Amino acid sequence: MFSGKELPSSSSLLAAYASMAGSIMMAQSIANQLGRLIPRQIRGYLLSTLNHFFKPQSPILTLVIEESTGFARNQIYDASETYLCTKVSPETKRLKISKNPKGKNFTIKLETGEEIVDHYEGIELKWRVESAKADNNDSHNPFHQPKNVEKLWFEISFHRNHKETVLGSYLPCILEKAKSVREEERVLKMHTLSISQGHGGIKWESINLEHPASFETLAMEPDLKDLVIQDLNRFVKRKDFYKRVGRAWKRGYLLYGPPGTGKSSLVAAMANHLKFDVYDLQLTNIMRDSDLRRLFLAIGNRSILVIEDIDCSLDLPDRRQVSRDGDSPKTHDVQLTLSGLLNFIDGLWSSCGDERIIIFTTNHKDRLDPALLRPGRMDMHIHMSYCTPHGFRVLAANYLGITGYHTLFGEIEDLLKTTEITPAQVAEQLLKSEDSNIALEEVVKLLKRKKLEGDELFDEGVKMAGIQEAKRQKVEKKRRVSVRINGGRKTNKRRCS
Ligand SMILES: Nc1ncnc2c1ncn2[C@@H]1O[C@H](COP(=O)(O)OP(=O)(O)OP(=O)(O)O)[C@@H](O)[C@H]1O
Ligand SMILES: [Mg+2]
Repeated sequence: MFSGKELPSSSSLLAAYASMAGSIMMAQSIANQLGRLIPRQIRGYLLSTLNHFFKPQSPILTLVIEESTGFARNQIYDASETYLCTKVSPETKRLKISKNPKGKNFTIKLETGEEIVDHYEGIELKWRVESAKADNNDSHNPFHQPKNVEKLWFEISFHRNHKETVLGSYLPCILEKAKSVREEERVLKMHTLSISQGHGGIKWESINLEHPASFETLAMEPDLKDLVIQDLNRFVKRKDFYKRVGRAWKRGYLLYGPPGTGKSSLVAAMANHLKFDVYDLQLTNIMRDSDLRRLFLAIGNRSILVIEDIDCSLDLPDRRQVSRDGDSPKTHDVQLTLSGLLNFIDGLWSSCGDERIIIFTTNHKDRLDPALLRPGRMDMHIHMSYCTPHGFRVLAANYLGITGYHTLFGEIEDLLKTTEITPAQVAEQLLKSEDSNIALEEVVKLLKRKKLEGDELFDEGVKMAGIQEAKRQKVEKKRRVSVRINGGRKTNKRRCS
């Protein structure tokens, strides 16, 4: 319709537009009339708009992803940056490398001009990194940014037929992938309580959590270990499920067992597995429900709240400070109640956040308040027990690198079947030498000593039980004699009467 590179006039474009509606004559006349009536600027605008419609279309569509959208960062830009790091190819010529002092890995970024070809569901997508010095001389610049700021953006080009797939599933997939990469690289935090006088009292303080415990290094029965891992994996996947059934997205675990059986190590392994921060709540430092409420509300999502040694720290009713005012005893506001704690755990707090795990640990499950053990309160009770032959194999692999068999294994495993020894005690022996023969000999020695002590204790117990029984029998004999004597008297009395 338009010849050569000559720009069509507004009237001819309007004519073309009207001709599509069916009447060239009419269009011509409308165009001529409008050409006279419409001011120049509006004609220019109409011209460029119509020009756009009549230009032959390129089959390639390019999406431009700018670094920021005004004040806010562009989420898809940040996600693309992270995603592209995983797509660096041997053809890539220039990369920017950096490292955060607290980060674990290098951060890799593509340099301006670099191109990456990605494939998604059979679609070829060409990524390109672009940059330009922003021209901020513009008096209309609302942000008053400094001059010569470098503007960065990504361009993704692909066949326009795939627009729906790219917008509907490729870009969301990039957001997801970037989230998981960031989670992977995230440095976990351990939050503990710090008491600052005069500054609102007690608050959370964090340090990096660098506990190396993992499920692989934990000495635990394999079935129980698998059960815990599956439970955690199921929990983090079930956001929609929890919403559907109207439950807060939280899960409670009670870890119980003797000291040194790995309860704290299991908490660290769970945190490392899920990449969740840990909040270590020492209840002994908290006096009021109001403090507890404030601290609970400051806990982030995707976190593990740990209350260690709950049997020792939860002697709650004793926290009431009772003073005498004249003759009438008064209870101060200084109190933390069990119901307060349970209300937060079960109640509204748990629905204020997402993906929360609560773990109680105790050496004495039998001493816990039944309210804490009520069904549904702690979802899973995990018993951390003395070292088993399987647990010992895990420790031997961790500490000595023995993955196969060792001649001392048979003796150690036989002794373990009849001796109570914690994984912590075994680990202590294994640390004594780098020479596996010496280290394992140490384990044997300790086990034999423990067994002997156990046997002696058992004998002592039997002896004590024997003495007790002898005493009991003696008392019983006396009682029978006395009953006989008394009975005799009674009989006599009765006879007399
Ligand atoms: N099951 C285990 N697997 C691997 N290592 C363990 C295990 N149990 C204990 N250990 C080792 O012993 C050390 C102490 O264990 P941990 O602190 O986890 O025990 P705990 O059950 O929390 O004890 P406590 O009841 O005294 O708090 C750990 O640092 C770890 O090296
Ligand atoms: Mg512990």
